[in-house]
Amino acid sequence: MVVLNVGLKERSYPIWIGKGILDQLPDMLAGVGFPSRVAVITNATVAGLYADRVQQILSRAGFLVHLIEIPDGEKYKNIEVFTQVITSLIEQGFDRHSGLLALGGGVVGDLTGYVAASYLRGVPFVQLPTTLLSQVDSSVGGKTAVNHPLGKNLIGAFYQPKGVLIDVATLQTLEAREFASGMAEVIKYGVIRDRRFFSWLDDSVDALQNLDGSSLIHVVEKSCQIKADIVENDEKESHLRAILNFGHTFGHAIENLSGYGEVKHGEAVSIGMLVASRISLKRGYCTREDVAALSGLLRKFKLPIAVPEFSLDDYLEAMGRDKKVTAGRLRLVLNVGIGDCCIEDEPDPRQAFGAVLH
Ligand SMILES: NC(=O)c1ccc[n+]([C@@H]2O[C@H](COP(=O)([O-])OP(=O)(O)OC[C@H]3O[C@@H](n4cnc5c(N)ncnc54)[C@H](O)[C@@H]3O)[C@@H](O)[C@H]2O)c1
Ligand SMILES: O=C(O)C(=O)C[C@@H](O)[C@H](O)[C@H](O)COP(=O)(O)O
Ligand SMILES: [Zn+2]
Repeated sequence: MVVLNVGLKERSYPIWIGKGILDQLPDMLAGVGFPSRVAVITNATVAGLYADRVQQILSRAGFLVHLIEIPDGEKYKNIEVFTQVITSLIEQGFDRHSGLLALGGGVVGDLTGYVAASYLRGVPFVQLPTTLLSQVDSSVGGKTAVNHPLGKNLIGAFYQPKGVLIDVATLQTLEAREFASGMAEVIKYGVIRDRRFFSWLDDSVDALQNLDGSSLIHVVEKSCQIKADIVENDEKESHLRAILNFGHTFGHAIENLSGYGEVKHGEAVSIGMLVASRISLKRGYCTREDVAALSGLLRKFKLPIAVPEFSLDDYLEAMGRDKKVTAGRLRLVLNVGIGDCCIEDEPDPRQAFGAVLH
C-alpha cells in the first residue's frame, strides 16, 4: 500500500492507495480518530456493488452504521438532494459525534462533502472514491459542492476530509466510458505539471485500459501527489490552485449547456483542454505538435474532442459564471508546451474563443 499525506497543518490527512484495501477501512478510521457512529452515503448503483461489504467491514469492527442512498447521476448533485440527506441525518439523530463516509464517484463525494461541511456546522467525513475520476481528483483537496441550474459547483465550501481510502480494485466494475472520463483529469496533470508523466501515459495506454494493477496504482499515486502539492500551496484557490481548472472554464459551460450528465465531466474537460491548447497555440505558448500530442492522447483514451454545437453567445454567457471570473474578467489557464501552464486575464473572450471554436 502507498500512503500519501496532504499537509495542511491541523487539517492534514492521509491518502491510502492500494488494490484490495477496502478491508483496512477500520484501521484508517481508527488512525484519524473517526467517530464510531457513521452514515455511509452512496448512490443506488454503488450500493448494489459495495454497500453490503462496507457495512459488514464496519459492523465487524464495532461501528454503528446507517446507509443513505441518493439517486445516481450528475443531475442529482443538487440542493434538493443535499436537503434530503440532511433530513435523513436529522431523523436518524446524527449528532456532532458522528461521521460521514462518501462511498462512490465524484457526485457522491462532492455532495457528501458539502453535507459534512454544513450539517451541525461541520462533522468529519472520509472519502471512499470508487471511480477513476474520484480516485485521481475529486476525493482530494476539499472542494465540495452541488450544482445550480445556472452553473456547475456554484454552491459549496472548502472542507477537507479526514482521510481518503482508494481501493483500485473497485475500478474493475467501472464502465469503460467512466474510466475514460477519469483519464481526462489524469492527462490534465501531465499537461499542466509533468511532461514525463504525459509521455508515460502515452506509453501506458494498453496497460491502463486493461486495468493493470501497478499501472493503476502509479496513475492514482502520481495524480494525488501532484494535486496534494498544489493544494498544500494554495488550499482555497487564491492563485496557484486555479491551474487545476485547466480545460474547465469551457468544460463546465459544455456540461451546463448540454444538461448535467449528458456529457460527462471528464469528457467536457477533454474538449475544454483542447480548446484551451488552441488558444495557447495562437499566443505562441505551445506548438502545433503539442496540440497534436494532446488531441492524440485524448483520442487514444477514447475521449471526445469535438466541440458541441452551441452558439458562441451561449458559451460566453455560461463561461461568464465561471468561479474564476474576477471583476467581470474571465481568467484562462493556458498550457505552456506540455508540462507547464500559466494563468491569464482574458480581455476579449469573444475573440479568443471565437477564433478556435468549430
Ligand atoms: N471536488 C473536486 O475537486 C472535483 C474534481 C473533479 C470532478 N469533480 C466532480 O465529480 C463529478 C464527476 O465524478 P465521477 O466522474 O466520479 O462521476 P459519478 O460520481 O457520476 O460516477 C460515474 C458513474 O459511475 C458509477 N460508479 C461509481 N463507482 C463505480 C464502480 N466502482 N463500479 C461501477 N460503477 C461505478 C456511478 O454510479 C455513476 O453512474 C462531477 O460532478 C465533477 O464536477 C469534483
Ligand atoms: O480541485 C480543484 O481545484 C479543481 O479545480 C479540480 C477540478 O478537476 C474539479 O472539477 C473542480 O471541481 C473544478 O473547480 P470548480 O472550482 O469550478 O468547482
Ligand atoms: Zn474536474
